[in-house]
Amino acid sequence: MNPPADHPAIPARKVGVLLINLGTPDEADSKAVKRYLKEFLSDPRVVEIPKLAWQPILRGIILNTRPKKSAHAYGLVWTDEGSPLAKITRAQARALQGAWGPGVLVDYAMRYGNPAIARQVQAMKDAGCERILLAPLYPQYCAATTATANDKAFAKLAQMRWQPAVRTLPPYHDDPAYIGALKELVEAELAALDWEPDAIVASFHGMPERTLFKGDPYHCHCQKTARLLSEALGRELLVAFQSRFGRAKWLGPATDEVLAGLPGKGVKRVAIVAPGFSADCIETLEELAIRGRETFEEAGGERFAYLPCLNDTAPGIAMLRSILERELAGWVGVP
Ligand SMILES: C=CC1=C(C)c2cc3[nH]c(cc4nc(cc5[nH]c(cc1n2)c(C)c5CCC(=O)O)C(CCC(=O)O)=C4C)c(C)c3C=C
Ligand SMILES: [Fe+2]
Ligand SMILES: [Fe+2]
Repeated sequence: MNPPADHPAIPARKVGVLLINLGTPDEADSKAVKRYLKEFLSDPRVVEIPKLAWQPILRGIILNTRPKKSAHAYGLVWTDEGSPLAKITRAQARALQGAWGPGVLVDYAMRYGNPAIARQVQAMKDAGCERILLAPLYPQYCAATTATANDKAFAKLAQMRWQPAVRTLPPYHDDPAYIGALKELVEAELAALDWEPDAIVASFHGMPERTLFKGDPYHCHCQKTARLLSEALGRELLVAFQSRFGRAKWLGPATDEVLAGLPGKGVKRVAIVAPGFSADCIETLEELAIRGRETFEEAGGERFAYLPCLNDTAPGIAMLRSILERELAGWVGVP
């Protein structure tokens, strides 16, 4: 459609869409994992303990013990194309490339590790992007994930004399496109089983409980996602929080404790889904699909299914396209 004569078309300008996820080690060995954990766990948005108190614990204890354990866990799920998180995030960017024509470049970055956010923002600027949509792929907003990803991009922009214009993707925990895609995938995965689960657990990554009292909306966003998904599926979901870290009290109930308790309550067949992860990663493939299964079976469970994340599946990519497109309105010729 031609624009009205008194309202000329905006000249086409190059746009960058930067998908951002958490990050992952470059290799599944202790050295690479140590480098990654050092960067990750030194982020004051992640560990909110004063630097002078935290750094000696991190350097003196955690970085001398955890890398070996975590490297073993990464080794169990590593692929020919690197860690599952890196492989899937790359595939998501590839699947979206060209979705809005040649003027919109789609790429990805990691908050910790590679490819670094600063490098990718610079690459988009060098490629002629005058506008960038930063898209942290966390459905539920959390200062330790969404905010720190945006902070890192803004820190890069702060060094530029001529900045591109920037928008950020808001949380999408209650977006009908997201809930609809989860419903479609969960139903397809359940239909592929030759048994019916007695219960479905929705496991979200945990957070220290104090972040809730400090006003982080993460816990509420997780609960809302679970309620909407439960309504869409027409069945109950048990909400749990995984991946406890450190000594502070974390959000509960803990996924491992829920799984260990279910068989004793007569729930012998369980399916578990992780709606807060936009891509499968060590936390889902090792912690849930391997260790979660062991926990459940050792407690007397008989059937266990881990249902994969949206990843680069057709419903997952259609969902990303829809939520990104809304943020691109006015920047590119989307209807
Ligand atoms: C999806 C949201 C996530 C939140 C919220 C989150 C908070 C959070 N995480 C840690 C500590 C660790 N997380 C680790 C891995 C990891 N975490 C997320 C996502 C969230 N984290 C993802 C996607 C991954 C996977 C990375 C991968 O390479 O596959 C790890 C590393 C693995 C391990 O050693 O267990 C740690 C450590 C804290 C402390 C925290 C909140 C304050
Ligand atoms: Fe984490
Ligand atoms: Fe974990």
